[in-house]
Amino acid sequence: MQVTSLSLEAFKEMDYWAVEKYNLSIELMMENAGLQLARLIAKKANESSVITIGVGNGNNGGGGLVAARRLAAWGFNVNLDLVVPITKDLPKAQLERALLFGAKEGIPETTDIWVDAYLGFSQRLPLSDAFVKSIALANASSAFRISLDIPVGISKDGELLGFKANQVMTLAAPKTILEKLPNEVEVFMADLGIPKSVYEHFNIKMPNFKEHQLIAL
Ligand SMILES: NC(=O)C1=CN([C@@H]2O[C@H](COP(=O)(O)OP(=O)(O)OC[C@H]3O[C@@H](n4cnc5c(N)ncnc54)[C@H](O)[C@@H]3O)[C@@H](O)[C@H]2O)[C@@H](O)CC1
Ligand SMILES: [K+]
Repeated sequence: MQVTSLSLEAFKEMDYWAVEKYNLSIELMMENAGLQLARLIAKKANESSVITIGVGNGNNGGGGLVAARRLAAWGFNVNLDLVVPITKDLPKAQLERALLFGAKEGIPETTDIWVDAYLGFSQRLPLSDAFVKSIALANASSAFRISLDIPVGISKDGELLGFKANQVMTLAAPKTILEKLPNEVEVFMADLGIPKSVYEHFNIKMPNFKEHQLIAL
């Protein structure tokens, strides 16, 4: 029988399989993730919106940095909260590109849309102090809050112990942990470009990405 959502472990396995079997680079999928995230953010924004994207040193941060670059390219005011030094090759390259495109380093005085690309599925709890401090600022602000993939600081039971997301844009497939989120949190799913055969192999129904690449759950 087909399953309707995946555990984070099963999703990592599916992702790994797609990368290996179809020679899909992480960078390619990160571009897809970042573009859909930028589209979701742009829907909430207007010309004068101040956008802050929180970034950690991993591929979740890398996706956020792609979104930052795309939004900056469209003319939005984009700021980067770099909580930790960005040292890994791919996120570092994405950071350099985002800065070249006009994204600015630092948390501005006021933010209208705050994006959590701090940490994704490799996060471990408890969070380090630097993350806790940034997340507290985000939660205390009046900004609309959007998480990439899974909210940073989510408990195994779907409790938002960290970033209090209003929206979550998860990647490629529904995740079981997100079913436990409070009802008021809107969840979207974005196409990473993983083929149908991978979904079939993992016994999960492929979302209707043929029609839309960004789907509200
Ligand atoms: N195919 C893929 O794997 C893709 C993954 N993407 C994104 O990549 C994410 C996973 O990326 P990564 O595995 O690089 O990891 P994350 O970006 O989730 O985390 C980065 C690193 O942070 C560190 N960390 C974990 N817990 C911490 C804590 N409590 N305090 C401080 N540092 C901590 C770990 O060293 C971890 O490797 C996904 O959630 C998704 O958003 C997308 O960018 C596109 C493609
Ligand atoms: K996140």
